[in-house]
Amino acid sequence: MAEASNFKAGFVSIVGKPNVGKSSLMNKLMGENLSIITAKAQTTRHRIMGILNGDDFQVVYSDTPGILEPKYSLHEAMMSFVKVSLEDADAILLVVSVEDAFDAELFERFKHLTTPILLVLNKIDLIKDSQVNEKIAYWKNSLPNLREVVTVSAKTGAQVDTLLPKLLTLMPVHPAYFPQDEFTDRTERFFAQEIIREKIFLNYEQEIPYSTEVSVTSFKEEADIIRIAATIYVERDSQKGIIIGKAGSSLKKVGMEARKDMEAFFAKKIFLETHVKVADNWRKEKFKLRQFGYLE
Ligand SMILES: Nc1nc2c(ncn2[C@@H]2O[C@H](COP(=O)(O)OP(=O)(O)OP(=O)(O)O)[C@@H](O)[C@H]2O)c(=O)[nH]1
Repeated sequence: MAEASNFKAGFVSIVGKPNVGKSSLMNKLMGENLSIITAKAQTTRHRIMGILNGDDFQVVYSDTPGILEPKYSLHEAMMSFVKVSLEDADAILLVVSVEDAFDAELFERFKHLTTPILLVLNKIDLIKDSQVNEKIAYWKNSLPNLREVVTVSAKTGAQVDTLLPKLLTLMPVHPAYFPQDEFTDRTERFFAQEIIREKIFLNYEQEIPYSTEVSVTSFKEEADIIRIAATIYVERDSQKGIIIGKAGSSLKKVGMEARKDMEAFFAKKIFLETHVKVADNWRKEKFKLRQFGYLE
């Protein structure tokens, strides 16, 4: 153990537009699948902390929802999570994809921040090695307060390990914020919900994933099994039928896929029971957002 006086601890906010690979990056930095990942934008709805503990450091990463123009109350809540995470941050990982062009509106939000910013140029597996320097040059002057452009592939993991040493130079000397055997601020129920939500994003198209919320109503751990009951909420009655599918086939598939991932995540046998209910217009109604944990 290092001397307490050398111990470093701090918060690192992972931010960027939807679908650039923030959750993939957080998972690689943590070596754990804490955040759900799908090819659809706006998968992440909450700020999710991943706590990386070392002998002489604790880095608290925050995966955040993709930055967008809010269209309804859920979006507003999502953007407030991004804002709070930026306020807390000792360092910011601003993630862009190699496929993106400079977005003046997005970068305007970061221009005046005093917190050190590393621009993480992600998805380098999609371009040739010979194009990398050109891309770095393109992004190098995108912000006056940018420390560095770091290239990674959050999908393959390439060069992700270059980030931690750079971040540690930016972390203040500070005692640990969380007990050192904890790796997230989220509960087991939350991860069960997120795993079901991921399967809904993967199995349904168009508005269905965005209209869906999952709530774990019961989580009972026994000696050799965890019994989980979850309710899947949709916004309209017609969506209920789509979620359930012909003779229950779609819901059964979601349940089976979720159970398999939960068994890997919790390292235990899982019994999963799902119900589908309608919560009219939940994305726009403050009291429902509060009930689902999006508002204080
Ligand atoms: N080729 C490639 N794909 C990637 C990489 N990183 C992420 N992806 C893919 O990009 C998509 C979005 O990844 P996420 O990690 O969910 O992105 P996000 O920024 O958290 O997305 P939101 O939740 O919408 O904010 C998924 O299909 C990932 O597999 C990468 O380095 N290379």
